[in-house]
Amino acid sequence: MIKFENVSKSYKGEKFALEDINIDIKKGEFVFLVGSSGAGKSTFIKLLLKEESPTTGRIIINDIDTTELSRRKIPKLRRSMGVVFQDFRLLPNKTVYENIAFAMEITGNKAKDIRRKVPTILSMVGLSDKAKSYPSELSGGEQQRVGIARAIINNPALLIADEPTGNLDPKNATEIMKLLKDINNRGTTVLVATHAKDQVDKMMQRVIALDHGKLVRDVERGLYNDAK
Ligand SMILES: Nc1ncnc2c1ncn2[C@@H]1O[C@H](COP(=O)(O)OP(=O)(O)OP(=O)(O)O)[C@@H](O)[C@H]1O
Repeated sequence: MIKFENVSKSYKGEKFALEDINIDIKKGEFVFLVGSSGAGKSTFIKLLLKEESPTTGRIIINDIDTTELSRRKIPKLRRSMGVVFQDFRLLPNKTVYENIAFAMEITGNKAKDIRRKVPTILSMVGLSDKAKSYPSELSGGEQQRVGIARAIINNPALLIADEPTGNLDPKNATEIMKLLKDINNRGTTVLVATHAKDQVDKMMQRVIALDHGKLVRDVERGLYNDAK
């Protein structure tokens, strides 16, 4: 589903943010992308979303070479992915229900489908009783649940979470990771970029580690650091 072939990225001719990355992520996988600050995780995600293009190499998503993709096809590519952010990025003047409905409205869904689907997703993320609340009335963990609901409402093939537990305490972080794994168990491919060592170690999923732009480790059922 995602293939990086000899992908390198350098910004404005500086040293590599990513260097000669080769990765193959299959449909239905759950993958942690780990590495310290500046290792290249955000660059990796920007390349996936085609917010940046590789300096060299090819990125293939669902059999489409996105390096060759014309500008007008980028929105369709982005609709195949849902994104969850560390800082939630909810609309403060909309309720929980409206935040999620809005993601369906802007992609042209019918009102009838929105009315049917939003409550289902709210129940899946455990927020049925908060539909009428505003983001400022929610805990961090609840806000991130809304962020996840919004990211999956249009059934993306790939869910990308960029440091999704960075603003949460350990208990809420664990709950959010569980929810991401539930979503993965229903068939969505999930990529989680994170520093959260404890969470990664608990989950025992595939770990891809970057260090100074290089892929230094790619293990099935791995830990945040090398097991010694
Ligand atoms: N727009 C940019 N222009 C120039 N250099 C950049 C740009 N974005 C990132 N870089 C550089 O690329 C390298 C990788 O950065 P990146 O943001 O991908 O790391 P990261 O692993 O996501 O770090 P963090 O966890 O802090 O977000 C860093 O050296 C960074 O300074």
